[in-house]
Amino acid sequence: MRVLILTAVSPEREAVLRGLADAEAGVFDVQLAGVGPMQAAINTTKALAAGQYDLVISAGIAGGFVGVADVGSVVISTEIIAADLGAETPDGFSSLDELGFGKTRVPVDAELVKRVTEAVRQTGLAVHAGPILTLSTVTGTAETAAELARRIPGASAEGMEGYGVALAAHERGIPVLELRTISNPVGPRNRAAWKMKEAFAALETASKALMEVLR
Ligand SMILES: O=C(O)c1cccc(C(=O)CC[C@H]2O[C@@H](n3cnc4c(=O)[nH]cnc43)[C@H](O)[C@@H]2O)c1
Repeated sequence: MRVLILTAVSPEREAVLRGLADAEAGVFDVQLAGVGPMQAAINTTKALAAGQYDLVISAGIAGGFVGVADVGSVVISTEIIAADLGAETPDGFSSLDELGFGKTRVPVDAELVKRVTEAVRQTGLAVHAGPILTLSTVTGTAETAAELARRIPGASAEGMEGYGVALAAHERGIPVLELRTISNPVGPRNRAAWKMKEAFAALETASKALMEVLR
């Protein structure tokens, strides 16, 4: 099996590589996607054109929805959703799907979600399986967080790359999964309080679990 893992930034990539240190050679390829859905889609497309892969994983740190995914925990995507792709209307937000222009949701194989979630749970980390949102703008208010949770039932975490990675993989018919470790709650902006160390440590441990389950 050949697995392509994409992270937004180098510290995330390094955490994943530490977790995969004992992986069999040739199974995992960990590359940088860049920050944001568009850069991630471009770089995933390039990587998929250059190599053969059986599975693509978008991995990194993320905001966790309060009451669903705590700081230091892990979220595995059941669906990867472009949460701000659409239009504002007088009646509220309309997604691209509702407008009839395309798809904002990429499905994830349920059996894969189950296997990876169980493997991560075995490490002792708290883990939750649910929809992971992709946003071009990091949520910075309680109002936006509440609106996202209302619009997308089960919303568990938000990052900035998952949908770009997922769409590129989906276009090629390659299964995709998103794995995020939580550095901060989704809500009022307090960048200084992001728990990067905890989130990178969890990313390393969760990557070790990936190695156990994807051989
Ligand atoms: O300080 C900022 O507001 C900021 C803006 C853009 C990127 C960053 C990063 O630190 C890049 C890392 C990566 O982190 C993900 N992330 C983490 N927490 C959240 C969140 O609450 N909402 C959305 N994304 C989040 C994201 O995928 C970035 O690429 C910081």
